[in-house]
Amino acid sequence: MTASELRVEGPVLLRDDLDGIRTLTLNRPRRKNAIDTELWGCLRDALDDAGTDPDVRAVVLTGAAGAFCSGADIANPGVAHPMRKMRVLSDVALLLHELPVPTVAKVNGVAVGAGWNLALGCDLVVATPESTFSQIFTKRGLSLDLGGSWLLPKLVGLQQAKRLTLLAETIDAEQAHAMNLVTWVVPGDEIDVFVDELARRLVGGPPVALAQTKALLNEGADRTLRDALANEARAQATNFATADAPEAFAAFVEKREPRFTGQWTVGRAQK
Ligand SMILES: CCCCCCCCCCCCC[C@H](O)CC(=O)SCCNC(=O)CCNC(=O)[C@H](O)C(C)(C)COP(=O)(O)OP(=O)(O)OC[C@H]1O[C@@H](n2cnc3c(N)ncnc32)[C@H](O)[C@@H]1OP(=O)(O)O
Repeated sequence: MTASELRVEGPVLLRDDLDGIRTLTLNRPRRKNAIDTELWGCLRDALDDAGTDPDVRAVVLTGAAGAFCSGADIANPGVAHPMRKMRVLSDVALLLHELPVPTVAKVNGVAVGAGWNLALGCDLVVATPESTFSQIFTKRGLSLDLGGSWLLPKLVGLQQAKRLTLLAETIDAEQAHAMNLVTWVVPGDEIDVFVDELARRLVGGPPVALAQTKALLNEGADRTLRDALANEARAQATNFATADAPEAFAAFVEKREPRFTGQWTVGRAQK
């Protein structure tokens, strides 16, 4: 694992790389990290890059200065070419959902509108108790987007999804945790260490098997059992084409920790 300590000071998106963990920080603190046209583009490009960089084994998404993200920048909505902009949102939602590495949203404050759905698009969500969440769209004359209409009903059920969106209620982290919309609630002075340790556990796992697991679960809910079983069989065959499964079995017998590399053993180029 390379310990690259690269920090890219972007105008609206900061990138830190350390030991296979890529942290992307939405960096418009004076606007509660609202996403303007420039940041939508930066986020899309950063997610695309993270998905193709073999050194990236986990992605952490967070916001600067005590906010996660307040959704689209409605002070400068850039209403021109709405469908072109909506295509960028779709790119961001799909890239995040289909990223072949685990993703963690570190919610350190407000997460509303597209900002909340950005967090929900991550595999795991860690939030401070002070974080607040709202599907605020209808308060702005809009309906939900960034994949929220697909994600929310899966996470909380159709009726609760309608409650959150039709009423645009604000809930806190504990309420979101009770609704399976936050994975862990962690005190603000502990969340950085918690997320770092979580990301290191994910980075230490078998990269191909983690990618297969993520894809199986993302697709599984919409598949018949028969199709899901076929997908699982294909995934296991892929996992057995790497050195990781034999290494894990040998480590168990030898009573030691496995060392996962994701290296292919039967003629397939790694990602
Ligand atoms: C919305 C675009 C319409 C155009 C449609 C056609 C184009 C289509 C392509 C784009 C589509 C994007 C779709 C997107 O998914 C839509 C959404 O995300 S809708 C939700 C938009 N977001 C909001 O409505 C949230 C607005 N903000 C708030 O409600 C509150 O700020 C807060 C987040 C609850 C936090 O409250 P406070 O803690 O009290 O903080 P302040 O309110 O004082 O904010 C501090 C400072 O930041 C500014 N600010 C906050 N949020 C935004 C924001 N989203 N956009 C712009 N600016 C924001 C706020 O104005 C304050 O600034 P100051 O007054 O200090 O100058």
